Amino acid sequence: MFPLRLLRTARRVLPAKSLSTTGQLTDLTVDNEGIATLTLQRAPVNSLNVELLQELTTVLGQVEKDKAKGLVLTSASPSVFSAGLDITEMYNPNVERLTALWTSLQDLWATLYSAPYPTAVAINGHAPAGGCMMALCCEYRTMVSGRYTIGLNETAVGIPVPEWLIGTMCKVISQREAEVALNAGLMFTVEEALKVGLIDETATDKADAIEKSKKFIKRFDKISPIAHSLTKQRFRSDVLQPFAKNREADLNQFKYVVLQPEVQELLGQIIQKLKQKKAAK
Ligand SMILES: CCCCCCCC/C=C\C=C\CC(=O)SCCNC(=O)CCNC(=O)[C@H](O)C(C)(C)COP(=O)(O)OP(=O)(O)OC[C@H]1O[C@@H](n2cnc3c(N)ncnc32)[C@H](O)[C@@H]1OP(=O)(O)O
Repeated sequence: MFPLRLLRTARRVLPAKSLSTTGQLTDLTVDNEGIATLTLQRAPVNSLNVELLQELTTVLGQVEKDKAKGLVLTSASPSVFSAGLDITEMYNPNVERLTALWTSLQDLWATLYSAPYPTAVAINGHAPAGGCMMALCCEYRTMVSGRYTIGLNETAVGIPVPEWLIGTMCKVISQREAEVALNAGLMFTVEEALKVGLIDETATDKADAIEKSKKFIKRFDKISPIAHSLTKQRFRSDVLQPFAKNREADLNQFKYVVLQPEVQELLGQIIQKLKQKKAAK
């Protein structure tokens, strides 16, 4: 039996106003064709803290409930899509909050990766770690050209990449390219990302990236929602199913790793470096 949420029978085209909401950390608008645009707006760099992760998952649930035609994910920052997990949440953490951080990240990944509607991302700036993770969950990636980078640099911040995220990356780029990049925490320039297939196309600016993302969503106008969502599910189930079985172990490993003194030291150094960089600007 397929989970009920995959049996997506119809798309509704509602007037823009009926679906739009503005949370504190995100903004959701729906255009006249029923395409939802979800904008991250946690200044300055959309780092993912517990509240932003939870709000994103809630809004994705609303997009599904309201049967939007599809989703475009983007950011309100002029140069950063998302800086990934909020590093300050992992440094000298309160263990309850650390648990909530990881559980909320797991929820967001599972919800976005298994979204029954078409998803695209307009990456309008840097997308390290958790930023890259959100982009990888989408079915189509457009990135604004410029001196931005994208990639899973977790090992560079002391965090081993979990199997579900390796699986997500290997669905997009070759296993060889993924292994080389993830083992060393390498980031890709926009040109490199295009070359390895990490992004599907480049855009001149955010408006162009959103337009290209919407063009992708419109490809599904004549495709049955059930045919789309079940086919997507079949492509992704080999990553989703083991994840669902191993959530608890994944959480325990994350907490164990983050609380290691050497990882705490590394996170402290990264926070210091970011502060020094800011001061030198
Ligand atoms: C098997 C067990 C499980 C293991 C777990 C596996 C995990 C897998 C899944 C996801 C994992 C995610 C892990 C992460 O996401 S870790 C986060 C990694 N992120 C980074 O390394 C990015 C760090 N930031 C940057 O490189 C830059 O800030 C950049 C995004 C390129 C933007 O540069 P710029 O525009 O020049 O802005 P500033 O650097 O000046 O930063 C502005 C302020 O924002 C603060 N900042 C930046 N990044 C973060 C962050 N990630 N968290 C919190 N805060 C951040 C920075 O300190 C500045 O703050 P302030 O204005 O107060 O000085």
